[in-house]
Amino acid sequence: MTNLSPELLEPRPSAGWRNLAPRWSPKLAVGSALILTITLFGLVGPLLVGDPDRIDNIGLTAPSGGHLLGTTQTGQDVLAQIAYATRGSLYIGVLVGVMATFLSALFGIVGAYIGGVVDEAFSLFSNVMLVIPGLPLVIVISAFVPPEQRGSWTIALVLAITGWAASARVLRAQTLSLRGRDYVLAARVAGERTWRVIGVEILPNLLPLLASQFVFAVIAAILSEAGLSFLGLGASSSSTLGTMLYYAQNGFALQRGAWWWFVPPGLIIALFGCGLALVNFSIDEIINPKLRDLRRRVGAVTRRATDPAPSPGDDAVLTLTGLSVTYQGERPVRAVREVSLTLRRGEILGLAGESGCGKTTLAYAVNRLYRPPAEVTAGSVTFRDRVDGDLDILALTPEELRAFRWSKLSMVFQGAMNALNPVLTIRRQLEDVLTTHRPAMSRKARRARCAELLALVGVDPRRLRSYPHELSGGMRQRVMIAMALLLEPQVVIMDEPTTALDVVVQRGILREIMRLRGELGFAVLFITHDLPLLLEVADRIAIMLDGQIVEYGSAEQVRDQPRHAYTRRLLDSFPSLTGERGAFVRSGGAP
Ligand SMILES: Nc1ncnc2c1ncn2[C@@H]1O[C@H](COP(=O)(O)OP(=O)(O)OP(=O)(O)O)[C@@H](O)[C@H]1O
Repeated sequence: MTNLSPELLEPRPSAGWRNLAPRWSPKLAVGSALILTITLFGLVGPLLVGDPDRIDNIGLTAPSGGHLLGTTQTGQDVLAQIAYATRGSLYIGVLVGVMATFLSALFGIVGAYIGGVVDEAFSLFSNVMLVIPGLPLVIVISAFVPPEQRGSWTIALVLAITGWAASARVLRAQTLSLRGRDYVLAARVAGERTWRVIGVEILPNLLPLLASQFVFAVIAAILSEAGLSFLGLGASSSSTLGTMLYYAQNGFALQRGAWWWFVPPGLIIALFGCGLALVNFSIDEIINPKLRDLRRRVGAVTRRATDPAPSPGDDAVLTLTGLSVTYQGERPVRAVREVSLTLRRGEILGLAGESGCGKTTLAYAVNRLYRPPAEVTAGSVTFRDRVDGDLDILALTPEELRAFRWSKLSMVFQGAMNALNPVLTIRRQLEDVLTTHRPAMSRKARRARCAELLALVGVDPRRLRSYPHELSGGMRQRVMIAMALLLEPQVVIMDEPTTALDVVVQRGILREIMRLRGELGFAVLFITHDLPLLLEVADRIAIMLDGQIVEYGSAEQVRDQPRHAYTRRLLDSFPSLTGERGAFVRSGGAP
């Protein structure tokens, strides 16, 4: 293992939520000022003004020294009424915002993540709620509730029940898209529980959406409540800006030119909505680190020298026997057909084949990551653990599987550089794996381990504080490899780990993998469609065609004496290979 300087191993203060502070912008400043002023007015105003119901014998007087905003028809002070009404409207707005956001998150996010019948049921319910016209339903429900029971909570409940469905649809669509992202898949493979995957991987990515849904729920609630009150169906026991407008309308304020009675409440509603909308613009910047300036400049990546690979041992660590996987459906697809392979301890076994031949399906079956309609129809996958002996992977319980994955067998996904969660720092994502699998590990030890692994894959440990978008594709790929090695697994499945990278970066990473394999002794199932690459790095190679293994032997054998016509075709389809096997990857020279 690499020895790092104590300075690098020292835990650094977490950037935490301070990093989420938005950059000052006029929009944010104006929006916050409007919201704060109106909220403060609603909170403190009622303490400073007099009784809003006190009737003076000076009906409908214009603003003056005695009554700053004039009086109503019955001589009540408009300023005092507005202070109480603002508080009432804010109360209902926030109540509805919280309830509607909770309902939409429950039916949209949870349903979509769990999937299956739960999603169908939640989705059906949301659709039914969506097609019921909101305002008439609110009017009907409110009309049925007796006026004496029509308090703020009742009105808020009615508005929340009729106002969450559209947001739930949006959140569901977004969650369905996030659910399939590589970093969510990676978290699941790393053994994280459902609530944690939703809370840590999915929810932060939905925060801008949730925040804007909340903001719009508040605005819609204040407006709807004003509309209901205007119709005489609002909260009868409390005063709101809507009830003020209702009384102004009933008192013919407009016809009598008493603008001070209806303009101020209308203006407060408009300004509050405007403030919320302006803050909403800034929310995306607060949540999405990509939109923020790079505050930290970190040093260049340290690249490390390479060592030649060790020779593999003979003992099997992973054995696939007659494994078959089928995608069930009207026309079942037999993606993997009776595959038998042995991965020896410490070796690199290459699996090559054209796109669609079943390589990824095979890898997912070995990891038990496949989902319906995929089904293992035959065969077995046996893992020979150094400590526990033979484990039948296909028979592991969910709890055993959670403990097994990542600590004994980990995976670097296809396009792994996109498998990092964009809103969490590298440190947080690496530490999450340790928190899940090594709960007893101290914070300091966790941090030291993450720094150590990052250095081991050739990335400066100071990068722990970076967000994924601050790293190059090659560095992200190295981070994913570090993550796969954190728990010192005995097997690492690498599914096209370098496909998206340019040839020089690819070479650097492959050298790193081979060196690490030498240092740490794990075995690699290396999946790619790039046969020449496998000839460079693999000890043995299996060629897959149409779900079956058609060629299986040492790299030299496959290169020099290919037995199957498809292998010969594959070899012929690449430019002729010259030079010693491994020269490209193992030499430090230019490609
Ligand atoms: N969800 C699915 N439903 C039905 N068929 C599927 C599904 N996923 C994959 N297949 C089919 O299974 C076969 C194997 O796909 P797989 O993704 O394993 O191939 P691959 O060799 O990994 O391809 P690539 O190199 O392009 O990733 C393909 O014919 C594909 O169309």
